[in-house]
Amino acid sequence: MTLSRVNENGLVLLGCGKMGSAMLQGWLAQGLNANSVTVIDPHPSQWVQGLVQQGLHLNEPLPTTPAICIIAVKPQMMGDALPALRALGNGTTVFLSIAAGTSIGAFADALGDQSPIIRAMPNTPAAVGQGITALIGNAHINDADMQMGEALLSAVGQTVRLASEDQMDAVTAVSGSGPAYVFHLIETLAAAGVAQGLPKDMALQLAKATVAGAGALAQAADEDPTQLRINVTSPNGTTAAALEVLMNETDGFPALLNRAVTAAADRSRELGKE
Ligand SMILES: NC(=O)c1ccc[n+]([C@@H]2O[C@H](COP(=O)([O-])OP(=O)(O)OC[C@H]3O[C@@H](n4cnc5c(N)ncnc54)[C@H](OP(=O)(O)O)[C@@H]3O)[C@@H](O)[C@H]2O)c1
Ligand code: PRO
Repeated sequence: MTLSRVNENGLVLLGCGKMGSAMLQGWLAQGLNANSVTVIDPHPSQWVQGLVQQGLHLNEPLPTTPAICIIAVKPQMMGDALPALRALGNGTTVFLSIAAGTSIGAFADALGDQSPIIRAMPNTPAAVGQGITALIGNAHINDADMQMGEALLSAVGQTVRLASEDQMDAVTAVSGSGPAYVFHLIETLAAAGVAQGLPKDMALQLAKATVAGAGALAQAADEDPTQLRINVTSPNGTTAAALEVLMNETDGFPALLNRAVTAAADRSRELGKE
């Protein structure tokens, strides 16, 4: 990937918690120079503090015109955090926010209405290079800016471009929050295995490997997930017995997941108004 503009002009990372760290780890592995990075975070982790030895700038004054400034603080912290970035607004520095809910319009209000701004929604599998990020830019983002944002995000997984910012609430509810649903599936599948008499460690190993393997197969196979499900299901067999419960129209997976995703999308819309 092309990181030359970022290496030459610098990257500012505001907020280096779970998502900020996951992405920074991926970028450094892909050739971003630590001495091109300025991290602003009031309580940096041991890992980030360790990167100072490699030249990373931690809580130092901002460079004058960094190529890109990544905003990775909680939506509720924006009011406190954004004033520190105002000097970079209305110029060539691209702002890239990964915050749930906060709109491009809110960033333009805080940073300057001529600022190039990308809004993105990654997810935590970025920590192992298997994330997926949806992104969209405002009218001040040119092709080169978008390619730079996309190059950074594709260092930690797949990327998709959105046609409209409205889609971001649904993306947040499906892939942003989605890893938590899958981790809960692992937890509950393992617990159900324990209830059927398996030792806890073995049940967790079986559940993790099943979810990881099914995910890998869903990505690699030519068949769609419906066909892959059918491939597991012998007529009148064990899977059919389980799917009769899970695919129940009133209280099965479809109704349950639809309610969960709707709640997440609604919360994303609310965060945009807070
Ligand atoms: N986690 C996810 O799965 C995920 C996925 C997609 C998008 N996001 C978005 O990513 C953003 C960060 O989420 P996260 O889960 O990484 O949260 P997090 O772990 O809490 O990270 C946020 C970091 O920002 C720091 N911070 C607080 N105030 C700051 C300020 N004024 N200036 C600079 N840094 C400040 C926090 O420090 P303290 O801890 O000391 O307050 C923390 O280290 C959120 O907007 C969230 O919507 C998260
Ligand atoms: N984590 C953030 C939240 O729970 C945004 C998507 C995943 O709000």
